[in-house]
Amino acid sequence: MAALVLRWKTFKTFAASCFHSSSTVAQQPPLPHSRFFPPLEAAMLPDGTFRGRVAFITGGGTGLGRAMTATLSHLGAECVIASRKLEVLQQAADEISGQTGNKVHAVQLDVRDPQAVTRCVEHIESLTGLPDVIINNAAGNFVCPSENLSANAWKSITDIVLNGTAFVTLELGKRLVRSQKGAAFLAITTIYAESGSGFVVPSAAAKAGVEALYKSLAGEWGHYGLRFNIIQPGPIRTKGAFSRLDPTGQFEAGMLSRIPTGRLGQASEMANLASYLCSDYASWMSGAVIRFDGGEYVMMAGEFNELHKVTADQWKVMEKMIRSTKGS
Ligand SMILES: CCC/C=C/C=C/C(=O)SCCNC(=O)CCNC(=O)[C@H](O)C(C)(C)COP(=O)(O)OP(=O)(O)OC[C@H]1O[C@@H](n2cnc3c(N)ncnc32)[C@H](O)[C@@H]1OP(=O)(O)O
Ligand SMILES: NC(=O)C1=CN([C@@H]2O[C@H](COP(=O)(O)OP(=O)(O)OC[C@H]3O[C@@H](n4cnc5c(N)ncnc54)[C@H](OP(=O)(O)O)[C@@H]3O)[C@@H](O)[C@H]2O)C=CC1
Repeated sequence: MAALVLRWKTFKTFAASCFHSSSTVAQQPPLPHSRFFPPLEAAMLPDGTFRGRVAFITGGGTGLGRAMTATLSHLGAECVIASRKLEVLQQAADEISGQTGNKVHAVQLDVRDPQAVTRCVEHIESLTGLPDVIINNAAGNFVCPSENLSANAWKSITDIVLNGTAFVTLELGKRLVRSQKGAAFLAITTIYAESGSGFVVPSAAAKAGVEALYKSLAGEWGHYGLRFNIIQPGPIRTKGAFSRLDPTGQFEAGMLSRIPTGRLGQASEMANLASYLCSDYASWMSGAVIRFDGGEYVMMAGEFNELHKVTADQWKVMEKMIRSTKGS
């Protein structure tokens, strides 16, 4: 009976948390040792680094895409942002351009539709000319047991992430090659593109495909003046990601405990790394895969990392046991 009551209470707590929108779910405070790793929010590259350059960012109206657009615009780029929701894009474009004084264009685009990608690229060419920087950031994702995935759910995620990135990259890449113009491409994947992960299987498969695409093109198209790099972010709080990956907020504490730097990443930190990779300061970088996760990946991978939970007294006992072992 007591077990039944406990299960009911646990379910009630879980269910109550489910009715909060992502913005009202309590955020976990960073761990105390994160004081050693304060995020520096300001743009790190010199003013004007992207003056005279055009940057195209998919999914540039929200979350990490918006932060990258804001930093590139601050550094002098003329930006074009594209995604499905024109109103959201236009508001972001107006706000960023109002702050930086540089043009930000909003273009409606569903990256899953190759004809729409062609039309969008034609539009960009007439608006700004071919871009110098292309960031494939648009994505779709949700946590779901794989046995509950429909064919359309699989298609929806893989079409946005893998096919969308391929359509944008090929359409712009072919035109850049024909025009003999160099450019820096960047794809945003995730740490589990490498390891795989249950419960986000279409995203893991598609992001791994994006990495193979970018590494392959880094080799094939380098001599045309095109560079291809990849950032694999760990958890960075955005509404788009956290509302679909941790809708109740119950997994955030676990994430924090796995991150050696004791805090989530900040969108502005990502934006600094992205702008470095797309700038001439990184002109010798191509085919690189940069993990940007506060150390979470290696913490999860290391067989014995759980031992950080062992107390000093427990260590004394364990050491005694180990030292007293003789022979094999
Ligand atoms: C923490 C560290 C690692 C983090 C990694 C993060 C990676 C990320 O990518 S975070 C980015 C998250 N942002 C987004 O996902 C933004 C865009 N997302 C969306 O627009 C939607 O979530 C969606 C991807 C579903 C696409 O929307 P669309 O309107 O095109 O699709 P729907 O018609 O709604 O759905 C298509 C099929 O998917 C099924 N489906 C949708 N949600 C779920 C769900 N939660 N569980 C199971 N299935 C789902 C839906 O039922 C449709 O299938 P069917 O019913 O068979 O037609
Ligand atoms: N935040 C995090 O912790 C992590 C994020 N990432 C990656 O970072 C990137 C940004 O994610 P984040 O900012 O968190 O989440 P968001 O949900 O804010 O960003 C996703 C963007 O993709 C756009 N998008 C989705 N579907 C399409 C489509 N069919 N065509 C065009 N645009 C589309 C959305 O705009 P719209 O709805 O208007 O189409 C939105 O702007 C993604 O690649 C994600 O996988 C990786 C690891 C961790």
